[in-house]
Amino acid sequence: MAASEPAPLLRLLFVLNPVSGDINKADLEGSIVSYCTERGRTAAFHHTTGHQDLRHLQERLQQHAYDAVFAAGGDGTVSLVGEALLDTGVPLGILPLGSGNGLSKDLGIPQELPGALRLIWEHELRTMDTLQVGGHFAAHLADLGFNALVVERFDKGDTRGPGAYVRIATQEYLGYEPATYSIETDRESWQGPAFMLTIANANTFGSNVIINPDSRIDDGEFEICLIEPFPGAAAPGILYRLYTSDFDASFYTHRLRCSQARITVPGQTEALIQIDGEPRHLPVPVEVEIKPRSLRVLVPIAQ
Ligand SMILES: Nc1ncnc2c1ncn2[C@@H]1O[C@H](COP(=O)(O)OP(=O)(O)OP(=O)(O)O)[C@@H](O)[C@H]1O
Repeated sequence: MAASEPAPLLRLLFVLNPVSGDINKADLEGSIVSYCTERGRTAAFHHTTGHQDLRHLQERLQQHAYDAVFAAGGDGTVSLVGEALLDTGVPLGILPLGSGNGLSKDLGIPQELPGALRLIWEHELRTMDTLQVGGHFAAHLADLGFNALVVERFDKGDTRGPGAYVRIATQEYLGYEPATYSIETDRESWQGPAFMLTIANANTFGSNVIINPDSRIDDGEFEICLIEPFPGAAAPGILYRLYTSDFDASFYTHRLRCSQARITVPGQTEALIQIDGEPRHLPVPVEVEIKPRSLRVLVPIAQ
């Protein structure tokens, strides 16, 4: 155990999303209970329903004390638990069981269940920044533009998993019309059309696209990562750079680093934004601000 954590985490709550990632979780509770019992921990379970999940989880956390709460699902479930634990000091653990699992990858959490469960008794505690985007909590990434549109179509569809995402993205790409954005940050202004605009607390999408390389999740700042409209012939080069940690090298990409921003979409009163994988229609301008070091997370011990 890390020196920063004097008491072992004994009372654990696991927030389980039964539908995330199209993964069968029939044996999951049994495995978790055996793991915890063997190591002197108690495991309680809370199942999400897709309705009023934040309120129900907050009520449970008011009624019972836990030493850590694990999100067993994808980025939406991680975000739900993160929001419920915001500023409480109770750490968030992650069992990556979604289709993308972006935040868990950024935090170096093992992607397979036994490795992730080891964090119950072998971990370091890290305190990360979170974001408020249009008044909504965000732990990982939010965006406007192309990806937000694909995420919304994906959300409305009845197939989950990475294959469905790629199929929808391919369909939408051909007819996509980029919008124009106007951004005021605490440091600079930017205006112009963008294919997509990612508000990044972290580095990497669940798809392994590295939208925001070389930035830290606890630096008190976030980045707005812009991909400007590009000709079809430039797409393979941009895609290559997005997978090789080389975002800034393209002629069509640009990043703004800041701690506060206001995003306007001229001519529009609302904008489609995906926040931690969940599509939302929010009024514009959209105010974004960093909440420095507001969430504790369990991560593997640094080698
Ligand atoms: N019991 C349930 N039935 C239907 N939907 C649910 C249920 N529980 C949660 N949800 C919905 O699941 C979504 C969150 O899914 P989550 O992000 O955890 O998994 P995912 O989408 O498969 O993975 P990822 O975000 O990593 O791609 C939310 O929209 C939430 O409302």
